[in-house]
Order: sequence, then C-alpha cells, then structure tokens
Amino acid sequence: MATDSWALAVDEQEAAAESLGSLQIKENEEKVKTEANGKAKVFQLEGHFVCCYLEDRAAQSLLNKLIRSNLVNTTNQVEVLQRDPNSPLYSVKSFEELRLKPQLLQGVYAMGFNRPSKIQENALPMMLAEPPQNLIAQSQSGTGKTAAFVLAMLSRVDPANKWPQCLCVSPTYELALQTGKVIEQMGKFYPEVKLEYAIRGNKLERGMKIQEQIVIGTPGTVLDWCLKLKFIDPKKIKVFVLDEADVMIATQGHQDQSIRIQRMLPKDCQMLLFSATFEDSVWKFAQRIVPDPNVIKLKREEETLDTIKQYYVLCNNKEEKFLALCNIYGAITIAQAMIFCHTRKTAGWLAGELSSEGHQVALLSGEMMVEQRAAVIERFREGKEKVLVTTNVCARGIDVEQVSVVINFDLPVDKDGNPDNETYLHRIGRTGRFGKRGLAINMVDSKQSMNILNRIQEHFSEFTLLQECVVHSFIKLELFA
Ligand SMILES: Nc1ncnc2c1ncn2[C@@H]1O[C@H](COP(=O)(O)OP(=O)(O)OP(=O)(O)O)[C@@H](O)[C@H]1O
Repeated sequence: MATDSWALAVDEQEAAAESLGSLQIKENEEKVKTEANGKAKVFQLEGHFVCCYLEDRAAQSLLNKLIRSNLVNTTNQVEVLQRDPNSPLYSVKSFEELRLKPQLLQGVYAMGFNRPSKIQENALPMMLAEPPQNLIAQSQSGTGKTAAFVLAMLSRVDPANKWPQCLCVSPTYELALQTGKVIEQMGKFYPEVKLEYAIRGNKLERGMKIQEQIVIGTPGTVLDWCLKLKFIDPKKIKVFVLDEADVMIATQGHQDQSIRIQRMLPKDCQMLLFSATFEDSVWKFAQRIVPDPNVIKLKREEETLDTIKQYYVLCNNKEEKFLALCNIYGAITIAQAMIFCHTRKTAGWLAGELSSEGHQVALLSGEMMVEQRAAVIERFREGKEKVLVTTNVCARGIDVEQVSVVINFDLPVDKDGNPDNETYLHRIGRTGRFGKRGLAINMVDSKQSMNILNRIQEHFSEFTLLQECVVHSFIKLELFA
C-alpha cells in the first residue's frame, strides 16, 4: 500500500480504511481510537490522516472532531513555543536584554508581548548596532517581523529633529495602514516621535515640509513625496525599510519605484529588507542592491509553519467547490475565514453565493477604492463579517488574529499558470499568527490544479507541508449539511 497520503487513489483509500476498520483521532498528543460504525472511512496512515466517503452525520461530526483537534489552542501555546528551540517564536533573551528604550519597552509590554520571537531576538541587535548595518531578513509569516522593524525605526529616530528620518514602504495601502497602527501602538509612550502616512488620499499642502520623524507609505506616493512634491528630503533619511521586500523588488512597477527611492537616499542610509519569502533570484537581486548586508535566511524546510495544518478537497468545477465550501461550514466551527480567488470576477461571484446562503461576507478586491478597501478590512478585523472573500491583494501581511481558516478557492498561480509558491505561503500565513493554530484548505478542481498543488508541496520539500489529510468526496456532505 502506498504510504503517501497525497498519492492515494480512491480504491487504495478504501482498502486502507477497510484494513484499519477504525478511526484514529489525535487529541492532545494521545491517539484515540473510535469505531466509525463502518460509515466513515477515516484513518491514520503513517502519521497522515486520510479521510474519505463521508456518508452520514456521525461521519461528519467525526470529521469535525478531527479537524478541531488540530485547531484547539492550549492556553499557553505561545509560551510553550517560545521555549521550544525548534519554534520560530523561540527566544533566549528578554526585551530588556535587547536594550530597548524604556518608552519602547513600555509600548511592547502594553501590547501584551512577553518575550521576543526568534526574528526579533536575532534581528534587533543587528539593526541597532553601531555603526548601522544593512539587513536582509526572512522569517515565517506571523512571527513578528513588523514589530521587529518598527522597534528598530522607533529606536533610531532622534525626536528632537523635526523631519523624516525613517521611511518604510509597504506594497499595499491596507498594509501601510496596519503597519502605521503598529508604530502608533508601540510608540504610545514615546509621543515625541510622530508618524505620517504617505498613502493615496492623504493630501498635504503643496510646498510644505513634513515634520514627522517616521513616514510609512506605498511606493508610488512615497516616490512622489520625495521627488515631485518634495515633502520629504530623502537625503535626511537614516533608515529605509522595505516590507514584503521580495514582492517590492520582484514586481515591475514596485521595483522601479523602490529603486528610484533608494537611489535618492544617502549612501550610509541603513537598509532593512523583510519578508517571509525570498525566491532564489529575488534573494540574489536583494543582495546586489543592498550593500554589505547582514543576512537572516530560512532553509526551505523551515519556511512553513507546523501550526498551520493543510488539506485539500477534490471537486470537479466551481459549483462543486462552492458546495464543498458550504459543507466545510456545516462541518466545522470557523471563527473567521479568508477565502482567496484568482480573479475579481470569481471573488465577486463567490461572495454573492455565500451571502445568499446566509453568511456574513465581505468582499475585497483590487478595483475597489483604497478607502473602501481599508473600511472592509477594519470591519473584518472587528469581526463584523466572518468571511472575507478576496484576491491576492490581501495575501500578504494582513494580521487578523481570529482568522482560523484560510481557503484557497483557487490555487495561487503566476501569469504563466505555474504554481506561485511564495503567494501560497503568504496566503496560508493569514492564519496561524504568532503560534496560533490554523487550518488551510485547498480546493482542487482539475488534474491541472492537482498538479499545481503537488508542485507546491514538492517545492516546500516532500511531505512536510501539505500533509495529514486527504478529505475526499466532500461533496457527499451536501446531503446532510
Ligand atoms: N514578541 C511578541 N509576543 C507576542 N505577540 C507578538 C510578538 N511579536 C509580534 N506579535 C504579534 O504577532 C502577530 C504577528 O506579528 P507580525 O504581523 O509582526 O508578523 P509578520 O512576521 O510581520 O507577519 P507577515 O509575514 O504575515 O507580514 C501580531 O498580531 C503581533 O502583534
């Protein structure tokens, strides 16, 4: 019998289910054996859960239990992880030992942070060393990169100087706003340091000079403010942060703008590049444009988070994917979910269908006005809508703690139809933030999309990634939903 739960054909699954004749559910590390009354074909194979042919409510609730058992958070999960050397949240130091200013320590603790994460512990001393050094840093999604570079900026500014000294560029309006909020929260006890948003819609009077020490924005507006409108004197910038740096230097428009901004900065300006992903060619390019950088890089097999469990569902078309989605909602309790579609059109269609099924749905896609987009995210963050249907515009950076499930209604592909591994990682990283457990469900609707999923899995090295469970024939749940 094949041991690769990914490659199991339906008949092999049946055979395996028959031979086990029982259901094993992992609960708090214990393997509980439960008879499935011969109805659910759910079994564990070499540590991988395989689940197929769900035929009745009993089976449905068993699936529910199975999935929930992966989602239950122990109350001290973060503390446990922060003591586990293999976790990206592991740290040996305290924030005090990182020599932060007392006002910033106060800010950090007020945000409820007890210990730094691995990236914070490693990157902060490098970013705060004298003389300033450049850094290219990679760390898994939701592990506290934003907090790390925000602390670096807040530590570097001289509040007595009333001009921009730190410039942070984010790929989207929403992300710039979110990072700005982190700067405001962390700097709460350091009120002399002020922040300005270089984002569309923030219109300043012509001829004025910005007095705020930190500017956060999107590349186009930042470039305009430095070059055309001269609100910022780029020669006075001491720290330049590129958040989601790989996308900033890999996408054509962003790359031109980011490099034009960089060229205006002084030679000794500290450059800090952060992302959860750096494709090889982008990594090489980053090293070319950043002089003599310190480097924090993950091994490929470290890029994924064990706390996010990943599954797929086999369907035949868009309509079946929608039914499967409804069945997932019927089967498991979902705090909040983000659903990713390839196009705005599919996102619009899906949001409509879900709404007509009675779900509170928010839709966010690229053609909406930026203010509208920000309002949608805010409502979702406040829990006013439980489901956010979106496109890749929301794949990166968005930090909403309660997102327990990410669904790839369409798998992420690039413009040539090849798997977009980096976007995959960013999308699923919207759940499982800072040690929380999360669930990612991929909808597969054709041989091609199965092939894409297999290639994504291979990319992140063998079976460490999309493991555990093949949820087969989900469509059958429809009968009982
Ligand atoms: N040391 C810490 N202790 C507790 N919580 C933290 C700590 N650092 C960050 N967090 C929280 O963890 C969450 C994720 O952090 P953050 O958004 O900085 O991650 P990220 O690595 O930038 O993620 P992404 O790759 O998705 O951009 C946030 O809600 C943040 O408030």
